[in-house]
Amino acid sequence: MLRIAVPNKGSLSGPATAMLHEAGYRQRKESKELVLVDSANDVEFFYLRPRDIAIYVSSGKLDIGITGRDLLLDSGANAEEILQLGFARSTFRYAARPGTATQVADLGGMTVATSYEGVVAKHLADSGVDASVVHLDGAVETAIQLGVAQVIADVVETGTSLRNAGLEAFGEPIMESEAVVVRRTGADPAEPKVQQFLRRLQGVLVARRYVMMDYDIRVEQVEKAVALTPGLESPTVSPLHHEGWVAVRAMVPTADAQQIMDQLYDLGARAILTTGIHAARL
Ligand SMILES: Nc1ncnc2c1ncn2[C@@H]1O[C@H](COP(=O)(O)OP(=O)(O)OP(=O)(O)O)[C@@H](O)[C@H]1O
Ligand SMILES: O=P(O)(O)OC[C@H]1O[C@H](OP(=O)(O)OP(=O)(O)O)[C@H](O)[C@@H]1O
Ligand SMILES: [Mg+2]
Repeated sequence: MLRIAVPNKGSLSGPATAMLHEAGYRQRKESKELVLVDSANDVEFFYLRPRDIAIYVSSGKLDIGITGRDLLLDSGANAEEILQLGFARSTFRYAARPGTATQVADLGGMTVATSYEGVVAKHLADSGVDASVVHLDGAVETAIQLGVAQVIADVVETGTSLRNAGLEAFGEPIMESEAVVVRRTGADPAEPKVQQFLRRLQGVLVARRYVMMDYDIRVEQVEKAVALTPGLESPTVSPLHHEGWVAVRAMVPTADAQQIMDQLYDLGARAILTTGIHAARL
């Protein structure tokens, strides 16, 4: 049975559970459930703190986990990301009151508050900067107002938390993060159960990122139309009963669908339809 770690709290928890549910796995109904067996799919889910997940996976007690890239790196665990999941996207940055610093090189002798001590200590050391790091569990933006540090290093998404605290990000971002699937470094990548799990999640990503597009077009214009909708491999082109016309079917990125429909219409395509993809295996 495949043993999988799922975040039980925070920004990762809801989207991770939703993605697993979309991939056809049973998920817990209430947040007090810590372990759930999905016997139909031969999988056992462990709901754990996001910060601990890479550690469980690196120990080999669990086969696979979903966590954030920033948390994986901060843990220093012997685990690697094997699939990017596209949610909980964030940037990890230094921030301070305006005028404090413009780059990491300015931080010598200062104190940096963060929940990601591993990442920050390494970044300072790699940058050759001698600064102190103080670990706080959360709400680190307030550490400056309360005089615990001059600088923070934290997750930034919209920047609202920084603005509300009167802080500004500075310097190059330390890293970009998103939710990832992690596995113990060196574990067999061809393990069939793991491959099947990854294919299911990839299927959800495809279903979310693409729509199916159908349209009718005159034969003379089909090459131009197909250039707009090349599909993943190649679009399906079928003859219509009405001579001189063909029907085309191709997957297109959801984000571009409306623009492509306009361009197809201008080429003379008609009956242009998009439909959602419910699930996929590529
Ligand atoms: N506001 C946010 N937007 C996008 N991603 C975020 C945000 N806050 C945290 N993350 C990401 O979510 C992951 C989990 O972080 P964390 O466990 O701290 O979640 P949280 O939402 O901050 O919950 P908690 O209430 O436990 O602090 C990290 O990879 C982090 O980069
Ligand atoms: O740029 P923003 O959109 O404002 O998002 C970033 C904020 O979100 C997270 O905080 P969270 O709410 O998880 O609280 P925490 O600091 O206690 O973890 C993160 O630690 C930042 O504070
Ligand atoms: Mg947080």
